[in-house]
Amino acid sequence: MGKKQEKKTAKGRLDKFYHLAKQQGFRSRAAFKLVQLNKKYAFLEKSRCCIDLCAAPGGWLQVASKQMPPGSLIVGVDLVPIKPIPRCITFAEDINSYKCRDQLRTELKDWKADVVLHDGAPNVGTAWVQDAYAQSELVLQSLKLAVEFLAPGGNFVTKVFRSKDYNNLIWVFNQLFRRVEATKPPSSRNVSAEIFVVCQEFKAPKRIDPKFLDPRYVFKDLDPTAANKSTDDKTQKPVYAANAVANVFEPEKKRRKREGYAEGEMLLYKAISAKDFIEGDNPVEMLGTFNEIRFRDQEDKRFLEHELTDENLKACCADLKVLGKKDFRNLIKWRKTLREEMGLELSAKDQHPSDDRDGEEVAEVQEMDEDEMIDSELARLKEEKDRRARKERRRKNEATARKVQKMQLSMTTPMDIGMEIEDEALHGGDDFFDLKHGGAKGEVARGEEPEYEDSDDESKKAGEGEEDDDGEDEKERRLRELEGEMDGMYEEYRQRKAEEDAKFRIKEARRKDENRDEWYGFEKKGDDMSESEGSESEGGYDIVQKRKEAEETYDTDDEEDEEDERAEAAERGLVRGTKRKAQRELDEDEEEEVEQDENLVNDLESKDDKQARQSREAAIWFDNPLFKGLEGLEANDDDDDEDSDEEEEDEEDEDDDDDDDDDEEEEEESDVSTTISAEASDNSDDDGAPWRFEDDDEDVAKQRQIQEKGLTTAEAITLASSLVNREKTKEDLIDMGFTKSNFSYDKEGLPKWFLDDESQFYKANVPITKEAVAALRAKMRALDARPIKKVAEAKARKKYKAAQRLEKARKKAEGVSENVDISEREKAKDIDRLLRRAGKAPKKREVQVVVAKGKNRGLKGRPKGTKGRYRMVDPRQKKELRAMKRKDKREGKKTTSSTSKQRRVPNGYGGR
Ligand SMILES: C[S@@+](CC[C@H](N)C(=O)[O-])C[C@H]1O[C@@H](n2cnc3c(N)ncnc32)[C@H](O)[C@@H]1O
Repeated sequence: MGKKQEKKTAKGRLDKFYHLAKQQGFRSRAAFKLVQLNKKYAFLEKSRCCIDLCAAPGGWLQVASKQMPPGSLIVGVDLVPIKPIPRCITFAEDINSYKCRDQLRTELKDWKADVVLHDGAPNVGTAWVQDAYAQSELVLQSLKLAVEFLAPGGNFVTKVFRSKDYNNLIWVFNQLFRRVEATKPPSSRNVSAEIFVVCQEFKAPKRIDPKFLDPRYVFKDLDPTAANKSTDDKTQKPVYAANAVANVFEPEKKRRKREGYAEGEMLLYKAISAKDFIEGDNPVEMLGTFNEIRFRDQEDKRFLEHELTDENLKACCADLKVLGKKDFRNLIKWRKTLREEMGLELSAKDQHPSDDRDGEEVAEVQEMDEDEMIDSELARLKEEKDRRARKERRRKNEATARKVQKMQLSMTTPMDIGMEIEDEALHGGDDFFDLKHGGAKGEVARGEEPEYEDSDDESKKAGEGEEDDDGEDEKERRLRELEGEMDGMYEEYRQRKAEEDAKFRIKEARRKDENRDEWYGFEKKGDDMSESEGSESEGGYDIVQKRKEAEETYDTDDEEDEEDERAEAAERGLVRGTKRKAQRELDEDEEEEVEQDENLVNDLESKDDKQARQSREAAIWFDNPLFKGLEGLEANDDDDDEDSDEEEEDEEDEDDDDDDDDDEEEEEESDVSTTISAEASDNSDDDGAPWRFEDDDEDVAKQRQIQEKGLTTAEAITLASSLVNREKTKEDLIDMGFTKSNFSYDKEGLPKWFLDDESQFYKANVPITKEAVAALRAKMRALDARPIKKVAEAKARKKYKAAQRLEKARKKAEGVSENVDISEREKAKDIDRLLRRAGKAPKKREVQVVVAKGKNRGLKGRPKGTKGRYRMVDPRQKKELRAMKRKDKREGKKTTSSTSKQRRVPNGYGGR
């Protein structure tokens, strides 16, 4: 059973030898078979010339090349080309061909082979469908080549399959070799029918009877013409494959006949005439053995006219190998009916076809062919994937349940669980905190009792759906409490994170850095309109909105009121940057009041309010200068014409910077004069809207920066390259800039944790290409690769000193050459010595290091036992010193303080 399982799956085939082969770099697991055979018979070490027949992919060649003595001749041949292997000669040829023989002769020249290896398997269909006869023929062919090329006393190693031919082959081997042994190395799978025969000590007879090597004689017991069926000698009855019955009763299983192929079965495809099938005995065996029931002869064709012979039945007859149990049953029924009509007697087997099974040994499940293996492997993988997905789903569900439970017990903050509760408002539904529904929907959805359920119930009782004022207050209070709690928990969470996580601290610091984070949008320096108080991350859009609201007059009273309010706010106008900060502090109290008043209840705006707000928003959207040129929109508004003129002017300005003076006038007229700079955001920028609408000055400054430093982010590079490559136009980029993230929604009253979360994800997704990232990386690497200043200085110093030495040597050499007292030879010698010395850097004088402890502590003068230069060092380690410095710094002490001065040692260790 275990074996069956192993055979069935492809995994079972990937045994330890497969993995070992991979590990050791062998091209096939077959390599281990030769290793083990050689271990037992040791034929490779004493061989100088080897022929490997059917050698691809080359596992045996690799082993031979390793085990045979250096300088050996190793020749491999196969139908398929073999990738080169060191010390081996290979070529592609059929071993049955004369060409192969000739090529072998050419390669071997006058050498004789000490060993001939043969591990061939005929390539019939897939590798698992073995044609035993062809295999035996291949073995005989390899033997033929072996006897031609083997030296006397040589060895022949071949693979044979257990079949009827096996004994005949062994007999032939015994005629030609002194010792013949069949063995199965451990690496050969038990389920495989292969056996290896090691034939030793070739007799090298002067004359070999050609019949020994002729398959017709060697395998003469077989009748190759018996294609469809063989006949039992005694009974003269046809003999069918042993597993034919099982094929019919369990067609889904692949079967194998243990003793090899049925005698005479040479063809894989066998057909039987309809007449033979109907009139013959053993219908079950016939169905299991043949591939097709044919209707070719006149006699067969008359069965086609029978009413039972419908299209389905004909299709079944056309291919018996694909039929299922039911089809076989139909065919047997069909046959039975025809036989009855023909008046043929029913045989016992016809009556009880399944009885056959009892006597028959159901053969073992056959090894799967490659397709089946792939199918089963795919099925297994799919099943595994499904199982994993199920497991993952279950795990997630459990985790969510746990988190929700924790949340209920106030054990966690909403940030911890990533706020998984869906806000229906995002989908056009009512808000999550919509009070009209009497509680947080998340809670309702979870089937929990809302916190203020009691008051709800009371109100229901009191007024049948009417909202009770007290109840309402109570609800608000509870809601505020809840929010307060949430905010508190969020603060705690942030503190905890800040303590634990250095990265978080850095992020926070960056967030607080207003210069980086602020998004000013359309804002212009010195603009009258300012941000509304307290809304820290309010963008340009808000400002434009406010400006518009202030400008436009709406008919409704509400609008007028609102306008007044806004005008007031405008009067309190703030300026950006530091001013805003100061103002924020001033307005803190006011803010608090506003917060108190405008809680989440402001959601309950009337329908009219809502419509008015929406139309205002639409008006503002279309008020954008970009839309000014569009037909249909212009007609509505006279001012638009002006604006569009301005816009045109602006565009012209962009093209031509000369007309600055004219522009100034225009700028004064226009409230907001902006150029839209398609500048990519800094990745690390938490709040940063990637598309900024900047002042001209800033834009120019940015452009200068880009010119000086190049594009510094992957987004910028991507956008720039898409512009340069004309994949996108400037207008496309501007269009891309209008994303939902440009809209600053109403943030008032929204909790901090929500805003923090939004700041991370509410931003445009600017495309980045791989190339851009690669370019940026390359740039950084180039920067990285540049030597630091100190190294460059040291190198320059070295060069300078070398030049100085050379100069000195040159001067000395001149002196030597002018000296008339010494011979030319001596001069040459001296100059040579001088130049050699100049080329080398002078040896550094060694400095002895003396640790200032024990008797050397506080010692003045030379310590005992030291000669030459010495350096007294502090006993403390460098690390320790640095740690102390760090500590001092943390505590605010200066390293130059008296204490640290004592400890400090110049250049790390005090030198003398
Ligand atoms: C099991 S593989 C040999 C594996 C090889 N010993 C190794 O270690 O890598 C069998 C090889 O026999 C080759 N073969 C089959 N019939 C052949 C023929 N008539 N002539 C040459 N090679 C043949 C196939 O191409 C196949 O590569």
